[in-house]
Amino acid sequence: MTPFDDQGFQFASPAMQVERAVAELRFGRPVILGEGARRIAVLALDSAAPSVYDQFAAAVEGKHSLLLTSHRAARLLPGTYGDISVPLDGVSFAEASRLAYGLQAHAPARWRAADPLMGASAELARLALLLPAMVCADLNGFEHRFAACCMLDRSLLATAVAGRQKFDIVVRTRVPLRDLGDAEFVVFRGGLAQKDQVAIVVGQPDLGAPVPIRIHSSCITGDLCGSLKCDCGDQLRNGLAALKEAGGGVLLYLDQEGRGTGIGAKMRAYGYQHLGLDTIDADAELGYGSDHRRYEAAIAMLRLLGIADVVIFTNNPAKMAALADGGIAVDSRVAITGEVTAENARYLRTKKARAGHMLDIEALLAAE
Ligand SMILES: Nc1nc2c(ncn2[C@@H]2O[C@H](COP(=O)(O)OP(=O)(O)OP(=O)(O)O)[C@@H](O)[C@H]2O)c(=O)[nH]1
Ligand SMILES: [Zn+2]
Repeated sequence: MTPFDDQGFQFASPAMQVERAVAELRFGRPVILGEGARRIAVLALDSAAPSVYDQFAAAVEGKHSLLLTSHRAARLLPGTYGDISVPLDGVSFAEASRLAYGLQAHAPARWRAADPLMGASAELARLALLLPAMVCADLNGFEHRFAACCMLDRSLLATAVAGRQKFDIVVRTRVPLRDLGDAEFVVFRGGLAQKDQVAIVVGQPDLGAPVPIRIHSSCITGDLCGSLKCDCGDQLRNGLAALKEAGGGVLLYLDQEGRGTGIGAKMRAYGYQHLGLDTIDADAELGYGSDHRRYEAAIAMLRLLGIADVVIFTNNPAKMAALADGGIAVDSRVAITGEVTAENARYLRTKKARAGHMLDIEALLAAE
Protein backbone atom coordinates (compact mmCIF):
# COMPACT_ATOMS: atom_id res chain seq x y z
CA MET A 1 0.00 0.00 0.00
CA THR A 2 1.31 3.50 -0.81
CA PRO A 3 1.74 5.59 2.36
CA PHE A 4 -0.40 8.72 2.40
CA ASP A 5 1.56 11.85 1.64
CA ASP A 6 0.89 14.56 4.22
CA GLN A 7 0.68 17.13 1.47
CA GLY A 8 -2.67 15.61 0.50
CA PHE A 9 -4.01 16.06 -2.98
CA GLN A 10 -2.16 18.91 -4.64
CA PHE A 11 -4.08 19.51 -7.83
CA ALA A 12 -2.80 22.56 -9.62
CA SER A 13 -1.44 22.92 -13.10
CA PRO A 14 -1.67 25.92 -15.42
CA ALA A 15 -4.34 24.12 -17.47
CA MET A 16 -6.44 23.38 -14.36
CA GLN A 17 -6.19 26.96 -13.17
CA VAL A 18 -7.23 28.25 -16.56
CA GLU A 19 -10.17 25.85 -16.61
CA ARG A 20 -11.28 26.97 -13.12
CA ALA A 21 -11.28 30.57 -14.32
CA VAL A 22 -13.20 29.51 -17.44
CA ALA A 23 -15.85 27.78 -15.28
CA GLU A 24 -16.27 30.91 -13.15
CA LEU A 25 -16.78 33.06 -16.24
CA ARG A 26 -19.34 30.62 -17.65
CA PHE A 27 -21.27 30.86 -14.37
CA GLY A 28 -21.33 34.64 -14.84
CA ARG A 29 -18.94 35.48 -12.02
CA PRO A 30 -15.95 37.85 -12.08
CA VAL A 31 -12.40 36.51 -12.31
CA ILE A 32 -9.22 38.35 -11.32
CA LEU A 33 -6.47 38.48 -13.92
CA GLY A 34 -3.00 39.30 -12.63
CA GLU A 35 0.26 40.35 -14.16
CA GLY A 36 3.14 41.31 -11.89
CA ALA A 37 1.56 43.37 -9.12
CA ARG A 38 -1.36 44.51 -11.26
CA ARG A 39 -4.83 42.99 -10.79
CA ILE A 40 -7.89 43.49 -12.92
CA ALA A 41 -11.36 42.05 -12.40
CA VAL A 42 -13.06 40.75 -15.55
CA LEU A 43 -16.64 39.69 -16.20
CA ALA A 44 -18.06 38.20 -19.43
CA LEU A 45 -21.09 40.18 -20.66
CA ASP A 46 -22.35 37.05 -22.43
CA SER A 47 -22.88 35.12 -19.18
CA ALA A 48 -23.26 37.83 -16.52
CA ALA A 49 -26.70 38.56 -15.08
CA PRO A 50 -27.63 42.27 -15.24
CA SER A 51 -27.62 42.35 -11.42
CA VAL A 52 -24.04 41.03 -11.31
CA TYR A 53 -23.02 43.65 -13.88
CA ASP A 54 -24.54 46.35 -11.65
CA GLN A 55 -22.85 44.89 -8.57
CA PHE A 56 -19.50 44.89 -10.43
CA ALA A 57 -19.97 48.53 -11.50
CA ALA A 58 -20.73 49.54 -7.91
CA ALA A 59 -17.76 47.56 -6.52
CA VAL A 60 -15.33 49.46 -8.77
CA GLU A 61 -17.20 52.76 -8.28
CA GLY A 62 -17.91 53.19 -11.99
CA LYS A 63 -14.30 52.77 -13.07
CA HIS A 64 -15.05 49.82 -15.33
CA SER A 65 -14.62 49.60 -19.06
CA LEU A 66 -15.54 47.29 -21.90
CA LEU A 67 -12.91 45.35 -23.79
CA LEU A 68 -13.83 45.00 -27.47
CA THR A 69 -11.66 42.89 -29.76
CA SER A 70 -10.04 44.32 -32.87
CA HIS A 71 -12.72 42.62 -35.02
CA ARG A 72 -15.63 44.28 -33.20
CA ALA A 73 -13.74 47.59 -32.95
CA ALA A 74 -13.20 47.68 -36.71
CA ARG A 75 -16.93 47.15 -37.29
CA LEU A 76 -17.85 50.03 -34.97
CA LEU A 77 -14.98 52.35 -35.86
CA PRO A 78 -13.79 51.54 -39.40
CA GLY A 79 -10.06 52.10 -39.72
CA THR A 80 -9.17 51.18 -36.12
CA TYR A 81 -6.72 48.36 -35.48
CA GLY A 82 -6.28 46.40 -32.29
CA ASP A 83 -8.45 45.80 -29.23
CA ILE A 84 -10.09 48.82 -27.64
CA SER A 85 -11.41 49.75 -24.22
CA VAL A 86 -14.57 51.82 -23.80
CA PRO A 87 -15.41 53.49 -20.44
CA LEU A 88 -18.65 52.19 -18.94
CA ASP A 89 -19.36 54.68 -16.16
CA GLY A 90 -23.13 55.17 -16.16
CA VAL A 91 -23.66 52.68 -19.01
CA SER A 92 -26.43 50.11 -18.35
CA PHE A 93 -26.11 46.37 -18.94
CA ALA A 94 -28.39 46.61 -22.00
CA GLU A 95 -26.38 49.50 -23.49
CA ALA A 96 -23.08 47.74 -22.83
CA SER A 97 -24.42 44.58 -24.50
CA ARG A 98 -25.56 46.55 -27.54
CA LEU A 99 -22.14 48.14 -27.80
CA ALA A 100 -20.47 44.76 -27.41
CA TYR A 101 -22.34 42.80 -30.05
CA GLY A 102 -25.46 44.60 -31.30
CA LEU A 103 -25.93 45.17 -34.99
CA GLN A 104 -25.70 48.82 -36.11
CA ALA A 105 -24.70 49.96 -32.63
CA HIS A 106 -23.50 53.55 -32.34
CA ALA A 107 -19.74 53.97 -32.34
CA PRO A 108 -18.49 54.83 -28.86
CA ALA A 109 -17.64 58.53 -28.37
CA ARG A 110 -14.76 57.75 -26.00
CA TRP A 111 -12.35 54.84 -26.30
CA ARG A 112 -8.66 54.01 -26.16
CA ALA A 113 -6.38 51.18 -27.16
CA ALA A 114 -6.78 48.27 -24.73
CA ASP A 115 -3.76 47.09 -22.80
CA PRO A 116 -2.53 43.48 -23.19
CA LEU A 117 -3.91 42.32 -19.83
CA MET A 118 -7.41 43.39 -20.86
CA GLY A 119 -6.77 41.73 -24.23
CA ALA A 120 -5.97 38.48 -22.39
CA SER A 121 -9.48 38.54 -20.90
CA ALA A 122 -10.90 38.08 -24.41
CA GLU A 123 -8.73 35.01 -24.84
CA LEU A 124 -10.21 33.63 -21.63
CA ALA A 125 -13.73 34.36 -22.92
CA ARG A 126 -13.02 32.48 -26.16
CA LEU A 127 -11.77 29.49 -24.16
CA ALA A 128 -15.03 29.68 -22.20
CA LEU A 129 -17.03 29.73 -25.48
CA LEU A 130 -18.41 33.12 -24.47
CA LEU A 131 -18.51 36.24 -26.62
CA PRO A 132 -15.18 38.08 -26.27
CA ALA A 133 -16.77 41.19 -24.76
CA MET A 134 -15.39 41.69 -21.27
CA VAL A 135 -16.15 44.16 -18.54
CA CYS A 136 -12.79 45.01 -16.94
CA ALA A 137 -11.62 47.15 -14.03
CA ASP A 138 -8.29 47.78 -12.34
CA LEU A 139 -8.50 46.75 -8.70
CA ASN A 140 -6.49 49.56 -7.10
CA GLY A 141 -8.07 49.80 -3.67
CA PHE A 142 -11.02 47.52 -4.54
CA GLU A 143 -9.26 44.16 -4.03
CA HIS A 144 -11.17 43.35 -0.81
CA ARG A 145 -14.49 43.48 -2.69
CA PHE A 146 -13.27 40.72 -5.02
CA ALA A 147 -11.60 38.56 -2.36
CA ALA A 148 -13.91 35.61 -3.10
CA CYS A 149 -13.09 35.56 -6.82
CA CYS A 150 -10.87 33.10 -8.63
CA MET A 151 -7.48 34.56 -9.56
CA LEU A 152 -5.42 33.69 -12.63
CA ASP A 153 -1.99 34.98 -13.54
CA ARG A 154 -1.83 35.95 -17.21
CA SER A 155 1.38 33.95 -17.69
CA LEU A 156 -0.58 30.75 -16.97
CA LEU A 157 -2.66 31.29 -20.09
CA ALA A 158 0.44 30.88 -22.23
CA THR A 159 1.86 28.03 -20.10
CA ALA A 160 -1.44 26.14 -20.27
CA VAL A 161 -1.05 25.81 -24.04
CA ALA A 162 1.13 22.74 -23.43
CA GLY A 163 -1.99 21.07 -22.00
CA ARG A 164 -3.69 21.36 -25.37
CA GLN A 165 -1.47 18.63 -26.77
CA LYS A 166 -1.98 16.04 -24.04
CA PHE A 167 -4.55 13.39 -24.90
CA ASP A 168 -5.14 9.74 -23.97
CA ILE A 169 -7.26 7.07 -25.57
CA VAL A 170 -10.26 6.28 -23.35
CA VAL A 171 -11.88 3.46 -25.31
CA ARG A 172 -12.06 1.88 -28.79
CA THR A 173 -15.25 0.14 -29.88
CA ARG A 174 -16.85 -1.29 -33.02
CA VAL A 175 -19.96 0.46 -34.36
CA PRO A 176 -21.79 -0.90 -37.44
CA LEU A 177 -22.62 1.94 -39.85
CA ARG A 178 -25.28 2.05 -42.54
CA ASP A 179 -23.63 1.56 -46.00
CA LEU A 180 -20.11 1.56 -44.53
CA GLY A 181 -19.99 -1.65 -42.53
CA ASP A 182 -18.15 -1.87 -39.25
CA ALA A 183 -16.32 1.23 -38.08
CA GLU A 184 -14.19 1.66 -34.99
CA PHE A 185 -14.95 4.65 -32.76
CA VAL A 186 -11.91 5.74 -30.78
CA VAL A 187 -12.59 8.15 -27.93
CA PHE A 188 -9.80 10.43 -26.73
CA ARG A 189 -9.79 12.71 -23.70
CA GLY A 190 -7.53 15.65 -23.03
CA GLY A 191 -6.59 19.14 -24.03
CA LEU A 192 -7.20 22.19 -21.89
CA ALA A 193 -10.80 21.35 -21.06
CA GLN A 194 -10.35 17.56 -20.91
CA LYS A 195 -13.01 17.24 -23.59
CA ASP A 196 -13.78 13.96 -25.32
CA GLN A 197 -12.90 13.89 -29.02
CA VAL A 198 -13.72 11.08 -31.42
CA ALA A 199 -11.92 9.39 -34.30
CA ILE A 200 -13.94 7.15 -36.63
CA VAL A 201 -11.91 4.48 -38.39
CA VAL A 202 -13.63 3.08 -41.49
CA GLY A 203 -12.30 0.06 -43.36
CA GLN A 204 -8.79 -1.15 -42.60
CA PRO A 205 -6.35 1.69 -43.31
CA ASP A 206 -2.77 0.64 -44.04
CA LEU A 207 -0.68 2.50 -41.46
CA GLY A 208 2.47 1.73 -43.47
CA ALA A 209 1.38 4.14 -46.23
CA PRO A 210 -0.02 7.68 -46.14
CA VAL A 211 -3.37 7.24 -44.38
CA PRO A 212 -6.52 8.82 -45.84
CA ILE A 213 -7.95 11.16 -43.20
CA ARG A 214 -10.54 13.88 -42.81
CA ILE A 215 -10.55 16.43 -39.99
CA HIS A 216 -14.18 17.42 -39.55
CA SER A 217 -15.35 20.20 -37.23
CA SER A 218 -18.66 19.61 -35.52
CA CYS A 219 -21.70 21.30 -37.02
CA ILE A 220 -24.88 20.44 -35.13
CA THR A 221 -27.06 22.14 -37.70
CA GLY A 222 -25.48 20.56 -40.78
CA ASP A 223 -24.14 17.20 -39.56
CA LEU A 224 -27.14 16.30 -37.45
CA CYS A 225 -30.10 18.04 -39.00
CA GLY A 226 -29.19 18.49 -42.67
CA SER A 227 -29.19 22.30 -42.50
CA LEU A 228 -29.09 23.81 -45.97
CA LYS A 229 -27.00 26.76 -44.77
CA CYS A 230 -23.69 24.89 -45.07
CA ASP A 231 -22.12 21.84 -46.72
CA CYS A 232 -21.03 20.10 -43.50
CA GLY A 233 -23.54 17.23 -43.48
CA ASP A 234 -22.68 16.29 -47.08
CA GLN A 235 -18.97 16.57 -46.34
CA LEU A 236 -19.31 14.32 -43.28
CA ARG A 237 -21.17 11.57 -45.11
CA ASN A 238 -19.27 11.93 -48.42
CA GLY A 239 -16.05 12.04 -46.43
CA LEU A 240 -16.69 8.78 -44.59
CA ALA A 241 -17.69 7.09 -47.87
CA ALA A 242 -14.60 8.45 -49.66
CA LEU A 243 -12.30 7.23 -46.87
CA LYS A 244 -13.84 3.76 -47.13
CA GLU A 245 -13.47 3.78 -50.92
CA ALA A 246 -9.83 4.79 -50.55
CA GLY A 247 -9.24 1.46 -48.80
CA GLY A 248 -9.94 2.68 -45.28
CA GLY A 249 -9.20 5.83 -43.37
CA VAL A 250 -9.83 7.93 -40.29
CA LEU A 251 -12.26 10.79 -39.73
CA LEU A 252 -11.42 12.99 -36.74
CA TYR A 253 -14.66 14.53 -35.50
CA LEU A 254 -13.53 17.58 -33.55
CA ASP A 255 -15.63 19.40 -30.98
CA GLN A 256 -15.23 22.84 -32.61
CA GLU A 257 -18.74 24.04 -33.34
CA GLY A 258 -18.96 27.33 -35.24
CA ARG A 259 -15.29 27.38 -36.26
CA GLY A 260 -14.34 27.23 -32.59
CA THR A 261 -16.76 29.90 -31.35
CA GLY A 262 -19.43 27.54 -29.98
CA ILE A 263 -23.05 26.93 -30.87
CA GLY A 264 -24.31 30.04 -29.02
CA ALA A 265 -22.11 32.41 -31.02
CA LYS A 266 -22.81 30.53 -34.24
CA MET A 267 -26.57 30.92 -33.78
CA ARG A 268 -26.13 34.63 -33.00
CA ALA A 269 -24.07 34.88 -36.20
CA TYR A 270 -26.83 33.10 -38.16
CA GLY A 271 -29.25 35.76 -36.88
CA TYR A 272 -26.99 38.42 -38.41
CA GLN A 273 -26.62 36.40 -41.62
CA HIS A 274 -30.43 36.39 -41.93
CA LEU A 275 -30.16 40.19 -41.93
CA GLY A 276 -27.69 40.19 -44.84
CA LEU A 277 -24.16 39.79 -43.43
CA ASP A 278 -21.83 37.12 -44.78
CA THR A 279 -20.42 34.49 -42.43
CA ILE A 280 -17.15 36.34 -41.72
CA ASP A 281 -18.70 39.78 -41.16
CA ALA A 282 -21.36 38.23 -38.92
CA ASP A 283 -18.64 36.68 -36.75
CA ALA A 284 -16.72 39.98 -36.70
CA GLU A 285 -19.82 41.78 -35.32
CA LEU A 286 -19.58 39.38 -32.39
CA GLY A 287 -15.89 40.08 -31.90
CA TYR A 288 -14.50 37.04 -33.67
CA GLY A 289 -11.88 36.58 -36.34
CA SER A 290 -12.58 34.43 -39.38
CA ASP A 291 -11.55 31.13 -37.77
CA HIS A 292 -10.75 30.27 -34.14
CA ARG A 293 -10.14 26.57 -34.59
CA ARG A 294 -6.96 24.92 -33.33
CA TYR A 295 -5.66 21.54 -34.35
CA GLU A 296 -3.49 20.31 -31.47
CA ALA A 297 -6.16 17.72 -30.63
CA ALA A 298 -6.09 16.39 -34.21
CA ILE A 299 -2.32 16.07 -34.16
CA ALA A 300 -2.30 14.32 -30.77
CA MET A 301 -5.05 11.94 -31.93
CA LEU A 302 -3.18 11.03 -35.12
CA ARG A 303 -0.02 10.38 -33.12
CA LEU A 304 -1.85 8.13 -30.67
CA LEU A 305 -3.25 6.20 -33.64
CA GLY A 306 0.29 5.76 -34.99
CA ILE A 307 -0.33 7.97 -38.04
CA ALA A 308 2.46 10.32 -39.16
CA ASP A 309 1.80 10.57 -42.89
CA VAL A 310 -1.60 11.38 -44.41
CA VAL A 311 -3.69 11.99 -47.49
CA ILE A 312 -6.10 14.68 -46.32
CA PHE A 313 -9.66 15.08 -47.61
CA THR A 314 -10.32 18.80 -47.36
CA ASN A 315 -10.57 22.10 -49.24
CA ASN A 316 -9.24 24.08 -46.30
CA PRO A 317 -5.57 25.08 -46.57
CA ALA A 318 -5.46 25.97 -42.85
CA LYS A 319 -5.96 22.32 -41.93
CA MET A 320 -3.03 21.27 -44.13
CA ALA A 321 -0.81 23.97 -42.66
CA ALA A 322 -1.76 22.99 -39.10
CA LEU A 323 -0.86 19.35 -39.71
CA ALA A 324 2.47 20.25 -41.28
CA ASP A 325 3.22 22.59 -38.32
CA GLY A 326 2.40 19.74 -35.95
CA GLY A 327 4.86 17.39 -37.63
CA ILE A 328 2.35 15.29 -39.62
CA ALA A 329 3.46 14.82 -43.24
CA VAL A 330 0.73 15.75 -45.74
CA ASP A 331 1.40 13.49 -48.71
CA SER A 332 -1.47 14.84 -50.81
CA ARG A 333 -4.96 16.38 -50.71
CA VAL A 334 -8.27 15.15 -52.06
CA ALA A 335 -11.11 17.66 -52.53
CA ILE A 336 -14.29 16.91 -50.61
CA THR A 337 -17.50 18.54 -51.68
CA GLY A 338 -21.21 18.66 -51.03
CA GLU A 339 -24.21 19.92 -52.90
CA VAL A 340 -24.35 23.63 -53.76
CA THR A 341 -27.82 24.94 -52.92
CA ALA A 342 -29.50 28.33 -53.04
CA GLU A 343 -29.10 28.51 -49.25
CA ASN A 344 -25.40 27.59 -48.99
CA ALA A 345 -24.01 29.19 -52.18
CA ARG A 346 -23.09 32.46 -50.45
CA TYR A 347 -21.46 30.58 -47.55
CA LEU A 348 -19.35 28.59 -50.01
CA ARG A 349 -18.42 31.65 -52.08
CA THR A 350 -17.33 33.45 -48.88
CA LYS A 351 -15.17 30.46 -47.87
CA LYS A 352 -13.44 30.62 -51.24
CA ALA A 353 -13.12 34.41 -51.51
CA ARG A 354 -12.38 35.34 -47.88
CA ALA A 355 -10.93 32.19 -46.28
CA GLY A 356 -8.93 30.85 -49.24
CA HIS A 357 -10.73 27.49 -49.49
CA MET A 358 -9.89 25.50 -52.61
CA LEU A 359 -13.39 25.29 -54.05
CA ASP A 360 -14.47 25.47 -57.68
CA ILE A 361 -18.09 26.42 -57.10
CA GLU A 362 -18.96 27.00 -60.77
CA ALA A 363 -17.67 23.49 -61.64
CA LEU A 364 -19.75 22.04 -58.80
CA LEU A 365 -22.84 23.86 -60.04
CA ALA A 366 -22.23 22.68 -63.60
CA ALA A 367 -21.89 19.08 -62.41
CA GLU A 368 -25.24 19.14 -60.55
N1 LIG B 1 -19.02 30.81 -37.10
C1 LIG B 1 -19.63 30.10 -38.03
N2 LIG B 1 -19.31 28.80 -38.15
C2 LIG B 1 -19.93 28.09 -39.10
C3 LIG B 1 -20.89 28.65 -39.97
N3 LIG B 1 -21.33 27.66 -40.80
C4 LIG B 1 -20.64 26.56 -40.46
N4 LIG B 1 -19.82 26.80 -39.44
C5 LIG B 1 -18.83 25.93 -38.81
O1 LIG B 1 -17.78 25.79 -39.74
C6 LIG B 1 -17.08 24.58 -39.48
C7 LIG B 1 -16.94 23.80 -40.78
O2 LIG B 1 -15.99 22.86 -40.57
P1 LIG B 1 -15.46 21.74 -41.56
O3 LIG B 1 -16.58 20.84 -41.98
O4 LIG B 1 -14.32 21.10 -40.88
O5 LIG B 1 -15.09 22.47 -42.88
P2 LIG B 1 -14.07 23.48 -43.49
O6 LIG B 1 -13.27 24.28 -42.53
O7 LIG B 1 -14.92 24.22 -44.44
O8 LIG B 1 -13.01 22.59 -44.26
P3 LIG B 1 -13.21 21.35 -45.25
O9 LIG B 1 -14.62 20.91 -45.15
O10 LIG B 1 -12.26 20.33 -44.71
O11 LIG B 1 -12.85 21.81 -46.60
C8 LIG B 1 -17.87 23.87 -38.39
O12 LIG B 1 -17.26 24.14 -37.13
C9 LIG B 1 -19.24 24.53 -38.46
O13 LIG B 1 -19.93 24.47 -37.22
C10 LIG B 1 -21.20 30.03 -39.83
O14 LIG B 1 -21.98 30.59 -40.56
N5 LIG B 1 -20.55 30.71 -38.84
ZN1 LIG C 1 -22.13 23.34 -41.12
